[in-house]
Amino acid sequence: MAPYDYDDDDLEDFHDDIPDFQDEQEFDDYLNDEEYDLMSQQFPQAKKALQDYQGWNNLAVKLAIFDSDFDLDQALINLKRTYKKKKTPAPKPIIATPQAVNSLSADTKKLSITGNDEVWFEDEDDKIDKKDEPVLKTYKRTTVPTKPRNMIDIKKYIENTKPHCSFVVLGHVDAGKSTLMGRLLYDIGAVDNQLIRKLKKESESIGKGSFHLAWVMDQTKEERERGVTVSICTSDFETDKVKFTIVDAPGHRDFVPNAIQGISQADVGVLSIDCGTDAFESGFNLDGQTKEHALLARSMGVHYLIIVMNKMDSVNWSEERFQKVKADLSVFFDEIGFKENQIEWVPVSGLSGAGVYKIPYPEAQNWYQGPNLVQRLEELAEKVYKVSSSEVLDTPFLFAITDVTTSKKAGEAIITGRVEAGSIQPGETITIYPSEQSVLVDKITSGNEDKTVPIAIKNDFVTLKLRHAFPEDIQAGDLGAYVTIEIPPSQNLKLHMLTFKLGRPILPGTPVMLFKGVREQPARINKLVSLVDKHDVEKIIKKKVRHLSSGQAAIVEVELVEKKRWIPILTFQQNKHLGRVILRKDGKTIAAGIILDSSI
Ligand SMILES: Nc1nc2c(ncn2[C@@H]2O[C@H](COP(=O)(O)OP(=O)(O)OP(=O)(O)O)[C@@H](O)[C@H]2O)c(=O)[nH]1
Repeated sequence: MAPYDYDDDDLEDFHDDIPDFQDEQEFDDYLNDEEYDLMSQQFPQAKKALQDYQGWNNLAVKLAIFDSDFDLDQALINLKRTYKKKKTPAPKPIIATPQAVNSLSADTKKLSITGNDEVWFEDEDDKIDKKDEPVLKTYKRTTVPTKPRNMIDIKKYIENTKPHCSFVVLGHVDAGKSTLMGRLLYDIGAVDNQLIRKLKKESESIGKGSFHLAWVMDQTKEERERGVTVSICTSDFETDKVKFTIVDAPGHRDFVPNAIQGISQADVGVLSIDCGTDAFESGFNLDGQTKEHALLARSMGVHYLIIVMNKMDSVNWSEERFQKVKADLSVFFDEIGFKENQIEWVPVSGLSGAGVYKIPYPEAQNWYQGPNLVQRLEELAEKVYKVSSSEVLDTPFLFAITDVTTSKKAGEAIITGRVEAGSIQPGETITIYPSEQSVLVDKITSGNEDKTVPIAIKNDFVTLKLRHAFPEDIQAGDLGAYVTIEIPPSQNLKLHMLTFKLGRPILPGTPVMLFKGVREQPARINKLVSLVDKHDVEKIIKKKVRHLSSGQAAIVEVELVEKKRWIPILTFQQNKHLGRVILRKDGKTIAAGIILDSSI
């Protein structure tokens, strides 16, 4: 036998030296530090070289590099012998228009389902043709404030105005979110009977009578959209005590990017849990959206959660079931840092309406005497409003734009969004970033009927009609700011970042999608500066960081790779709501961060 001819037994012996790895993470953990560093250098190069080959996966590539003793050329020879060349050449890069960026996230959603490593290789970063990025037009910014047309005493206005609160409805697929919201809007009288009758007839005709309630939200959404692409849909309703806005991102509510957009505009989260037997377990224990939505809400600064213990009718209003689900969830909420006084629990049936607004609980439910869902919302709204309204006078106006409607009138733009700080009145001038155009606020409207209002204050959802504007240079995700505020362009951010459950470690150079409000931008984690305490940025745990794994807190430097249309960035210190970001990769949320510095 020639010295290098192995028979099958020999090969088996050879492979016995290293364990059988279940996945890439396990293999990464097996490597020592030196090997890990070598792998981090060679693996991306190998993937690039295998772009036109099919059938491989990350673990196979890493094993080949390892087996060839980190001789990359030899590993590639072996891999190219093993895997076939693709018939069609690698796809052309997608141009980085906003549409393309949207389609990137659509791709990544699909990818997480297929788990195809071949496609995974098309990192967000690789799809961007930098030459074709949209060019940002900038204007001369005025720094001289203009006076409101009718001076309003803001303090008095706040005292005499109903609190306003926005909330987002979250939860696993089929947790009953749409039915619940339909029921709420119906019972409160925010949808007319004619629409309900029409929807009932339609749903009965297809044998799904209960669906008419779920369709209420979709109907109002359709009405709101009116054929225009919008990033956020809102439905307003009011009770005797509070004005509410339900925020919802179009598209499927269960897709995380949509949930992120919705959460970014909300003061309170309403998390619907299907308490039906086994339903809770499938949505919670198996990494369902319940966990991810709660974690996102926590990371994005939502201060209060109402846990709607839904579908209680299906378990005959069993207290035991309620307590069991509550106990399981409480452990998790505690783990992710929600305090007990930030969470309220309400048993309901969205379908029958018991516990939602005006329909009382049935006899079987005699163990919960607390407020119903709307009463709980009112209570929290008053708490949130007390804090936010006390800050109105101390901070200059900031406005997160969620939608832009073009107007036929020259120089007119209509922007919708949320007031993030301070207040605004007609007659005042503001700057729109990043185009730096100075525009005059002509009219403010709010609510489903676009009623004219004299002023908008922190946390209000309003539409501003602007004069002297260049609407073609305003986009959702832009920021309106009082004229004295200056927001310089920034592409490099320093984050205090907390990693979520990771499939693979984060290495320097990792391309990601950065979500900020309604915007998503391709970015790259350039530097892992240090490992720090989760609660204390100042407390450095380790200075030299090679990679980050699940559940770690770190200071990192992130570069936004789309250079020509920068997004306005404020630090966490400047605005606690706007200074937050979420990072996703391959359709999975990998980290949340607060912006420490935007001028590095
Ligand atoms: N027994 C019972 N069934 C309910 C209740 N609420 C909703 N359902 C049923 O649960 C299913 C899902 O309800 P949806 O309201 O569509 O759930 P969803 O969370 O909005 O689902 P997506 O729109 O897919 O995200 C439907 O068949 C509803 O009729 C409830 O309170 N009790």
